[in-house]
Amino acid sequence: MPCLLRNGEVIPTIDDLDENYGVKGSKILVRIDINSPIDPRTGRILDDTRIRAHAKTIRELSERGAAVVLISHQGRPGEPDFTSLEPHSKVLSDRLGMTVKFVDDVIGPAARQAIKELKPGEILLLDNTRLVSEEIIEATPEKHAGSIFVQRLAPLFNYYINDAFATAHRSQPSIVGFPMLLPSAAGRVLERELHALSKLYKPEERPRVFVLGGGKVHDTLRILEYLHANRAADRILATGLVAELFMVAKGINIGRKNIEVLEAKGILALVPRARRLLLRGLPLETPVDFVTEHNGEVRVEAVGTGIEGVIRDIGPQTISMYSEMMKEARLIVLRGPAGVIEDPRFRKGTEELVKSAAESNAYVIIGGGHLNVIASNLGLADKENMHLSTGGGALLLFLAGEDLPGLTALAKSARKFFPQLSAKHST
Ligand SMILES: Nc1ncnc2c1ncn2[C@@H]1O[C@H](COP(=O)(O)OP(=O)(O)O)[C@@H](O)[C@H]1O
Ligand SMILES: O=C(OP(=O)(O)O)[C@H](O)COP(=O)(O)O
Repeated sequence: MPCLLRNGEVIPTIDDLDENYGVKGSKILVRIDINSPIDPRTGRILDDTRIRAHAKTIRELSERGAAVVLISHQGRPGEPDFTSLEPHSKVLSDRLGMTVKFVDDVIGPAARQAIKELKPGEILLLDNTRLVSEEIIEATPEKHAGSIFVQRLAPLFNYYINDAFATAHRSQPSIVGFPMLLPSAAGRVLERELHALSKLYKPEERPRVFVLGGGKVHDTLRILEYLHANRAADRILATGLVAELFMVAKGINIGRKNIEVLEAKGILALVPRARRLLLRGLPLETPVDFVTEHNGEVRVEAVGTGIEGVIRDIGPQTISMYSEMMKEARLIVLRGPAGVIEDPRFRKGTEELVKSAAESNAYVIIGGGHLNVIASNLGLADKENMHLSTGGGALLLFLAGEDLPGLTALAKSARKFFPQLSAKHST
């Protein structure tokens, strides 16, 4: 059964691909998202959730007799978590119980040779896709189909599978270019996400409360603009650096040290956009107290005359206020931690908000790498009213009603390579 998008378009699954084209003996390029939190000091992978999530797709393709070549990004160039995928290949081998070969190349001769030599059933991971400069350019599928990245690799494959739901909001070559040239399908992670979201996400379920935090403030602001334009959120509870931005936009004094943090991260430049959203009536709440760090000392500071320490987490009053506000929701979406959860002293705010959401009567969708770890550690992974999504930004844009380029490209590919399937479901 293929995946159906909101607009009635069809995305084939692995079963459709096998039925129509035959997977045995083929060579398949699989785009996964194993972008994981990395300890900047040691380079160690701190959480393997995304790596484990893709195991099913990879094992299944290998067992069906395909030679499986995996591609993924890790971090963004210039950031401390922009690393090679070699450690990921070891973790993946371990979680799969199968050998995953690795080559420290993406489109060069070493990668192409390794791909050519790969035998049915074998698995190969290429290096970080963002080592190729074209990969950070956003362009149309047609343009990316002509990129050097896609032109070098596509002729070596029979099929393309996209299993990277968490990167489906990026219009980058590894996401949108290959489906234009190869018969393509959704992997099991993408299939599960689309299935769960279509079941869980009923537009009439209101009020909808979005709890948004974390560090990707540029992305979150863009998402808030979509959420607001599409009237997709009834209440937004801001935490993390997102909250700090909006507090500045509201004219609240967050203290010199925190302003410096925002400045260093290029977040202050976003204040006018945040202010515009507030003026247009964005229903966004900000914290009333914080846990801060001041000269090595941890304390709770109320918002008011100015905050002395560096903000690390939301405070107890904010936890109660936000938890109360979640009680009336029919759908709660959480994305991005409320504080610097890498340090256990600043994990409470995030944990308490996740717990309050889980105890509510709402459907709860948890997105993004960091919150997935928290929810899993709290034993909430299999809770009935909860969906743990591998996506963060992709999930929110999907929920805001936006078309995700990765999904659009797969649907477009289906019209070309699976015309019967598309025709059957459009009638
Ligand atoms: N107040 C804060 N100050 C600095 N960093 C923060 C703050 N709150 C959250 N963060 C950071 O945000 C990061 C996670 O953000 P993000 O990547 O957007 O989340 P996700 O991976 O879940 O989508 C974490 O590394 C965390 O330390
Ligand atoms: O971690 C990701 O997104 P997320 O933080 O929104 O969950 C994806 O791997 C996408 O990465 P990107 O936001 O650097 O394109």
